[in-house]
Amino acid sequence: MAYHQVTQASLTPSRPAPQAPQRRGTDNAPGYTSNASLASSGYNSSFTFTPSSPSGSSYTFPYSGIGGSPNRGPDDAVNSQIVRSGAVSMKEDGFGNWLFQRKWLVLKEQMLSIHKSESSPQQSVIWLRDIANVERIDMKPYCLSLEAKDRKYFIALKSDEELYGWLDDVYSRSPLMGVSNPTNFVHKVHVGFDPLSGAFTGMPEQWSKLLTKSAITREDYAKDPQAVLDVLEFYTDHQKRELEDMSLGAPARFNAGTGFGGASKLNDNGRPGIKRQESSPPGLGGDSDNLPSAAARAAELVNGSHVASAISTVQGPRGLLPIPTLPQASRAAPPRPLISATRPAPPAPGGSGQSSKVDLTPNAADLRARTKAQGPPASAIPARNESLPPLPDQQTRQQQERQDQLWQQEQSQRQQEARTEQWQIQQQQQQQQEDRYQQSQQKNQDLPRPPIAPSKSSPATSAPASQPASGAAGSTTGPPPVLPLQPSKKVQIQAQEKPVKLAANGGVAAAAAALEKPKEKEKRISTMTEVQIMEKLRQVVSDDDPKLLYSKIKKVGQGASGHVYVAKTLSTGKKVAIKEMDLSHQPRKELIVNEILVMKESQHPNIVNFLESYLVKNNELWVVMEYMEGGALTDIIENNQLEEDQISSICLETCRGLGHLHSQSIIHRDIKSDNVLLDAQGRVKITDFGFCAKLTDQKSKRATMVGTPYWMAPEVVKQKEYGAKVDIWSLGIMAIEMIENEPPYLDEEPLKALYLIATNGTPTLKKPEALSRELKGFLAVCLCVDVGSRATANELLEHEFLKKACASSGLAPLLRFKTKQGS
Ligand SMILES: Nc1ncnc2c1ncn2[C@@H]1O[C@H](COP(=O)(O)OP(=O)(O)OP(=O)(O)O)[C@@H](O)[C@H]1O
Repeated sequence: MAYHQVTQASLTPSRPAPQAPQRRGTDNAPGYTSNASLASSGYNSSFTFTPSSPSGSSYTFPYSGIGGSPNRGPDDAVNSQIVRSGAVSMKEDGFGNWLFQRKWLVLKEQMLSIHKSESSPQQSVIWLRDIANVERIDMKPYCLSLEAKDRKYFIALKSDEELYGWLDDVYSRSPLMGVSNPTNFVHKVHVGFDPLSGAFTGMPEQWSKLLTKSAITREDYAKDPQAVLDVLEFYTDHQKRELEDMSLGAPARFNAGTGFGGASKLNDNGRPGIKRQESSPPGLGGDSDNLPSAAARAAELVNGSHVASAISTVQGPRGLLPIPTLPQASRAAPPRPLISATRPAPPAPGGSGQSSKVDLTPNAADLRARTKAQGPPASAIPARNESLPPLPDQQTRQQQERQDQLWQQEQSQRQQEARTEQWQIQQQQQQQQEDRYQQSQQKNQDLPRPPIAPSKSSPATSAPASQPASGAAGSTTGPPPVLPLQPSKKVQIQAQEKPVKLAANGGVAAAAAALEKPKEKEKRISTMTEVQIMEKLRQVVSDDDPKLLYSKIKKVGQGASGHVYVAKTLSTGKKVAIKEMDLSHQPRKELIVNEILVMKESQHPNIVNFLESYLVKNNELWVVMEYMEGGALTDIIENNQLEEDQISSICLETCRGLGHLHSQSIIHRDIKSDNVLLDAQGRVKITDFGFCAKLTDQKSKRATMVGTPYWMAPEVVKQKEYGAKVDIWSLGIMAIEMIENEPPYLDEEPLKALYLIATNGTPTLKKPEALSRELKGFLAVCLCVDVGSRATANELLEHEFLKKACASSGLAPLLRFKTKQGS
């Protein structure tokens, strides 16, 4: 059986090619038929390969447009043959070269000649042997940059097809290019699964590597091969997006740079933060198909080892999934997720005794149509694939892989060192700023000194203990730096719960068929310019000077996009929270604008309400909100064992907030304990609208992967279209956090965790016997894989479990730990 998968810019190897690649539509490897499909949009230099037999033995992945020039004759002969020619707009990099000029470009086997027009003689020549790089950039919609010796050219074309035609043709004839550079390709591959050998066929190399290193077993492959492919695609996409975000924060090569910014995403308690990105929201300009050059650079990184090194040090499991840098079996101690390392593990309410994984047993009324049988408990899944003898077709690959690994480790280490250095510089700068702020605060106001943000000045201590090892062979050498993460915000406006018809979960054929349909992926890069976004922002913010209206008291939080302070409103004395963001460090300002818009529009007792926003000195954004003294639910969970009536109350209040958002057609998409705050009276409110999506009649479902993996609904992990009920699933996971202290699968190796979310269905509880029937029933209707059967927020509000809710005053005791901590 063959599965159609598309992966972006992820299949180009970052090492010398083991074999000459094949050109489109020619020289097909035995066993493959090339459909040579050039997709019409995006980064599509695409290929469709279909294994002609289910045999897993002929693993050859033909790289599109890479290396391997066609036969060349003597120079004169080859240079008389025109490979490609056409009108382009072109300019040379450098001072004074402002304008693109119309040129006629002629590509021959060894040279590119530039003419004023089709009929004019050549003006100059670029020898292909001198070309060090050719890549797509975002200077113009269809633009290439071409680096030759000490010159750089920019070539603007009319369409993707033209662009990739030139890119491929130049690339494949430029001997300096090797095989490691091309980016922005989409390769469509048909991956097959051979039930006899139990192996995938035609799998991209990067995926093979990830899979080999993951804890997903051969039994897992056999049980649900499509789910394995889904999570691999999800995982690599996810990592790629993260890298794009990182790159967007880096100085852009051709545009006004945004600076390498963004606060390191460590929360104040030292937890790694959590962010991911999103698509360009409506109302803020259209999307573009063009990833910026920074994204292209990021895509270059998405090649096995680079990612392994870069990402594994980014965040712990409460954030994005770390790439498994090492086979788990070879780790002395598997990278323990930070949250489970930092949280004590109190017993389940009223429960004691042995932990046992038992399926939730909802009552029949609750479980209206649970359609999918449960997968086996994680513990029942056999040992990982590395312990199995290699299949014959894998043996030669494994040899090659060992060599690759050495090369990759070297690369990873180099990259790691560069990032560590960059990170340290950034941290020092931040610390200096912080110190300056504190000094001035102390001098100018007779206010308590704000606490120094813990762990910011020391990467060694700030990096979570649970972060996976990095460096050579995954050894824990040196401080794993926390990469500067970008706020990756997202908002889209409007919606209504519309149940989404999904391919039957676990039905390989149905899922494969679904994959055959081109999925509408949300596009991410806004075409709005920096100037347009700032204009939009100015329309949204108040003109007043916030420094005359508020007086900051102390810092109470640290997010990816900035610091959060508690401040006093000078006119009323009322406390507010102010989130202060340095816009020069925000690569996706449009997403922040949208967060503000959604917050403004969504006032509700269970939403952390927006009060005002201000632009200070043109690059500092202050967002003033209600102050929630109790802080995040995560901290409350860490410091208390919640009773069922308290869990009920928190779920009830969150559900009311969700009901309000959903009634406005807004999906929150990142519900978890970190994004639920309590005030001193025990009132519960949802915050962080960075990833909200507003559904419209035209777009009643979303497909973008958004959220934090462990809280994500299966349909998100499986990259299906989804609606507001993803928030209900996440609410169920948050309820499990309140019961068990952490979300399911937090201890699992990341890819395996995704696989389990995709295939296990409703997660199992550690001590179901300790929970009431009502609570289990509640979980069952939240954590229903079948979206149609999953409850809506309004249905949940009627659930018997929520009738057990204590009053908000009953939650106030949960905040006592804060007094003890002196906060
Ligand atoms: N309104 C508020 N009242 C009190 N504390 C708050 C408030 N908003 C945020 N905080 C505190 O500040 C921390 C960081 O909040 P922030 O919203 O910046 O975090 P984030 O969502 O993780 O990051 P970002 O939104 O920048 O991606 C929170 O964990 C919380 O402890």
